[in-house]
Amino acid sequence: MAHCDLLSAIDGDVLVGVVWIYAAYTGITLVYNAYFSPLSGIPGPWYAAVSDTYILFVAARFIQCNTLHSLFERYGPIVRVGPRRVVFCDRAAVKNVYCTHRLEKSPFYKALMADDHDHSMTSLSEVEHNKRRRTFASHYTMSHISRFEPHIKECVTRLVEVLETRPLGSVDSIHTLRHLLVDIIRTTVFGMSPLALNNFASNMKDPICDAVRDFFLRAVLHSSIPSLIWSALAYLPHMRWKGLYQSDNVLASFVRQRLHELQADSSQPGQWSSSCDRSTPLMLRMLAQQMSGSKDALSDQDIVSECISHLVAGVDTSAVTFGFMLWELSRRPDVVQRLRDELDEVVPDRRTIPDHSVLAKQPYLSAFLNEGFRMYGAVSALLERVVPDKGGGAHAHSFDILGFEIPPGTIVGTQAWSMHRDPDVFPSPEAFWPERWLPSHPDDGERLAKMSQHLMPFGAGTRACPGRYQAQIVFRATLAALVLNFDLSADPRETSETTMAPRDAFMVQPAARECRLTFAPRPQ
Ligand code: HEM
Repeated sequence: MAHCDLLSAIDGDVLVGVVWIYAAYTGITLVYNAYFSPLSGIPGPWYAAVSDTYILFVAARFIQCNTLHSLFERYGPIVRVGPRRVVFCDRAAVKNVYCTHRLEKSPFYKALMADDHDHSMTSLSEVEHNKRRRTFASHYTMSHISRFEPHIKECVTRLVEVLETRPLGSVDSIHTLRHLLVDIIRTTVFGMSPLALNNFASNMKDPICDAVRDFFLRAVLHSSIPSLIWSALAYLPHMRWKGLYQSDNVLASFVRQRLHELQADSSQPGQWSSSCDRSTPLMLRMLAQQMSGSKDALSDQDIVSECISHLVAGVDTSAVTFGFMLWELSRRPDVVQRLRDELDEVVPDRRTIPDHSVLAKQPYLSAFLNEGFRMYGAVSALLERVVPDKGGGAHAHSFDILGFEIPPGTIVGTQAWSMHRDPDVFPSPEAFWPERWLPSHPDDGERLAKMSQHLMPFGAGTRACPGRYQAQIVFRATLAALVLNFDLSADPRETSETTMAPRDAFMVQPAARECRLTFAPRPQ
């Protein structure tokens, strides 16, 4: 008995001791983070500096990009938002981090793995990334991607037909555009015929569109929920949840099946090895690299994960950005009129979409797109990078941002959302004003150049978006076709400032996760 009492007394003392040690350790860490860390000179809220809980809390409420933006407004162009996390909003720092030093990506990107495998976006190191990027860089050059222009125009023409023949009433413009973009990527990446817009026209669900829509949210949830709980969540009996949970599998099965079809198609291999100078879909290009024994060739599994990533990176980014632009058109008759005045000059027939070479020369159309990318470029995420050890080579000296020395291991990053809202570069940044991109007097070059240097909806440096030329072709053709053929309007009970308020999880989305608009055929 006395023995048991002694044990429980010891157990009690040990427990109290452990609690004390833990409390002391936490207290010392908090004090160190707040006052003695090499980052303590960087401005920012004290509660963000002491623990990562603050930034996690903000991210969990899907309000990270606006919250960080208000911190920039309050503290200036560099802010400490975690014990080892610093954000900045400065053009020179962007060049330094993404272009000159090309810092490695942070482990956050691993959340975006596809089919549980890496792809270019989730490859953290430069070396690993360079190898991947070489397999698709030539596919996305303007000269190669513009060979798909006839296919892109066919898809946009089909979109116009589908919208014309629908019963009048509102549609979710973002989901509608998703179908257009899936069809375009079916052609450019997979060499398949369009299908999604036909499904949309027949009111049938398109499983690829739904899976693409859910991919990013699933990725963010998957990475923040412990694996045991995540596995248990597979059994939740809720249709919408099941769709979201399985989105990665749906995409993987689709892409794997296409790979097998192409591999089984015995008429193709001869063509593959010589076809890379024509308009070759990306997957065929990758198979041709395999066949030719190229040292950069990807394995089958790597082709699958890479192609999934191009599908998800290309569809929702474009659909959401464009959806926000359409929302602006629905409430800005002055902007619609200017676009029509310009386009009517060069478009003899509204049903015929002009070539990209013609559309790219229209100043107001380009100004509109620049303004749309500025305000609504959908990748709002912090483009996180890690400050390397002071080893040898390029990083032998200490790393510096805006005069603050940043120690190795610190996560640093910027968000285009704030770069695009710097009032010194973009006066009245919350106003959608395409005219700001047009010269207002002959010596306006410096102002315009400064705005262009700050515009980074497609990221910066070696990891910047390879799909930006494709996006330019698609956006110009779609904008011209929709403005020429439809009057857009929004019912304020369905679509308003409140439903369109930005919420973000890697990508920005309207709060309602949709943008309902009416596309009424434009009177002749
Ligand atoms: C409005 C449309 C688009 C926006 C706003 C956008 C934005 C971005 C951004 C900001 C990045 C860099 C992310 C980082 O640094 O971590 C990126 C990467 C990427 N984007 Fe896009 N993108 C768009 C369209 C597309 C299209 C159409 C495609 C392809 C069909 C595409 C494919 C990719 C890929 C594969 C990457 C990863 C590149 C790499 O890591 O080497 N994107 N995109």
